[in-house]
Amino acid sequence: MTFSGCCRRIVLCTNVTRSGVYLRCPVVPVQACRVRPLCSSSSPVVVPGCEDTIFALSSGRGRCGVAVVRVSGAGAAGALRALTGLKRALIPRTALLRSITHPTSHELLDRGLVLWFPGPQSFTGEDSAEFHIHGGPAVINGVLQALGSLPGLRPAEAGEFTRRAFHAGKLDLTEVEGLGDLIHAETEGQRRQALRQMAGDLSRLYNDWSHQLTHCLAHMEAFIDFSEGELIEDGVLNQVDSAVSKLQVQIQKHLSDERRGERLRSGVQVVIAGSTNAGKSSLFNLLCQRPAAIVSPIAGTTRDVVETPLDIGGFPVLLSDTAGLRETDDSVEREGVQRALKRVDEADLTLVVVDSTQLPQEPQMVPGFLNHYLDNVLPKETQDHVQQRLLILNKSDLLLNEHVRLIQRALSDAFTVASVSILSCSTREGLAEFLKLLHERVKTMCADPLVGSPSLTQTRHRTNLQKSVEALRQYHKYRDVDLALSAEGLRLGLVCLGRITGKDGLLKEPRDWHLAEVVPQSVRQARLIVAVCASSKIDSA
Ligand SMILES: Nc1nc2c(ncn2[C@@H]2O[C@H](COP(=O)(O)OP(=O)(O)OP(=O)(O)O)[C@@H](O)[C@H]2O)c(=O)[nH]1
Ligand SMILES: [K+]
Ligand SMILES: [Mg+2]
Repeated sequence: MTFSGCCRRIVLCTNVTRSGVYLRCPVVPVQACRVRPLCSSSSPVVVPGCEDTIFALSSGRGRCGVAVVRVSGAGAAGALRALTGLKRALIPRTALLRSITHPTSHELLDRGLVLWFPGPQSFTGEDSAEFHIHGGPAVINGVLQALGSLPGLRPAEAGEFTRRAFHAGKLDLTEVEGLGDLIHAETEGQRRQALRQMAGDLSRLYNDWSHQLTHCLAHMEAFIDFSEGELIEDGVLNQVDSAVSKLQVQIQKHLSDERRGERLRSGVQVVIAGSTNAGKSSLFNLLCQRPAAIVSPIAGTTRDVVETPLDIGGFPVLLSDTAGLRETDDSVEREGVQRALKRVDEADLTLVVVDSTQLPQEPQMVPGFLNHYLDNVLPKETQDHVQQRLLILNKSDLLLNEHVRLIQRALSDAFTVASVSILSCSTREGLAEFLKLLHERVKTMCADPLVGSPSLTQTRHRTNLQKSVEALRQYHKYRDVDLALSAEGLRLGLVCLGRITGKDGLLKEPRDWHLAEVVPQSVRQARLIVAVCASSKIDSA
């Protein structure tokens, strides 16, 4: 925020840099007011609690051609020299082929590539080294033991390298999550979404909203403190009103994505359900291309829920086969039916399988029969949600072609083409059309990671965004009643946004009174900064 003009009237304009808002007073030289970026120094970042030098096998366990052991911390250079005998200056980011030996016994452990990444230009921001060694268990253990024998070095805890990168400001929370998702991505869609999040697309969006809210809060605070002396330009609060409303609309739009980003991240829950012997397990096996579930002519074969992850055209699906739905005296089967109904309740998409040979002979009776069938399978609330179900008329090989045609004609009035599939699990007839329908359906349920603004991918994001919107409502609620409470709504909204990227709780104290790095921590602090800036200006003037 810049205070300019004569001392009687303060013109507000807010300057927000990548590292935060700062307040500039015209009487203080501009240089003195600049915000220094958080990571501007050329020395490695050492965060309190991260003083130890840590090491770990960074590639997966098990025999492999090459394994990567990473070292991070102040002792990384010493460790590199101790194991390789290097005396000359280390060349950054250049692979060197060296013999790797135990630092005390001098026994040769392996011959491999070593790399040196001086901080802060490393993943963790600290001095780091990498040993690219042969991936046998004995070689790996030998190198890990050798590193552990050096003073000040210890094995890293799970996720500690990433935690250090986070503390050093190399990655924010959403980027850390993106990195985790990228490592676990199994489909093309998941990879694209994770890469986008890791590259900071989501944090840029949330940071932009945080900056807008910071502007609003700063204006609001200045208004609270200076409006009485008419030191504030007119219409400041109206500007805040419209900015907050705009922001609310943007966040709400981002939230109403029908969980598409979350689905792409964790997989679309697709459940196969229907009467006993409809061919549910046959369809399940056909989709996962292996005999994962038992198929038999005995009704009530499947009892437990059988699950398998699938990749449907680049989109992740968690497919479940369930017990056939029927009234039964068998307590075990009854439990199976309960579990099946619960799964259908939680499903994103239910594949309702029907045995075509059970359909009424008169084609015009078929739609009524199927509607009744759907009522029995699907929970009441979802019966109208056509997007959440797909009807599959199985065993079409047992029907005459003429009968199939009549059924199709009868269905065309009652059901959309995209909601019914006629197929045979035995002959695979109709499978290609069904897969196309399924792919289309799964695709619309997942976010397209290449198009539009990034999607939120975790419940954590959703919860904090909802709280943020709720807090902005508080702003409007108290706007004409109590400005301090209204401003508190803005501050809360800001805190909730900050929690998503992890900036809240890491907010820094201002380095001097003309400079508030990142976001003011509270209304009090914001007031204080505004007050101090204004007083220093007025005093000097
Ligand atoms: N002719 C024909 N038979 C099929 C087809 N699909 C399944 N079947 C047979 O129908 C019987 C029941 O199949 P399942 O896959 O076990 O049926 P289900 O719905 O899982 O049965 P439950 O688990 O008992 O509820 C088996 O004998 C299958 O071989 C099909 O498309 N055509
Ligand atoms: K069966
Ligand atoms: Mg079955």
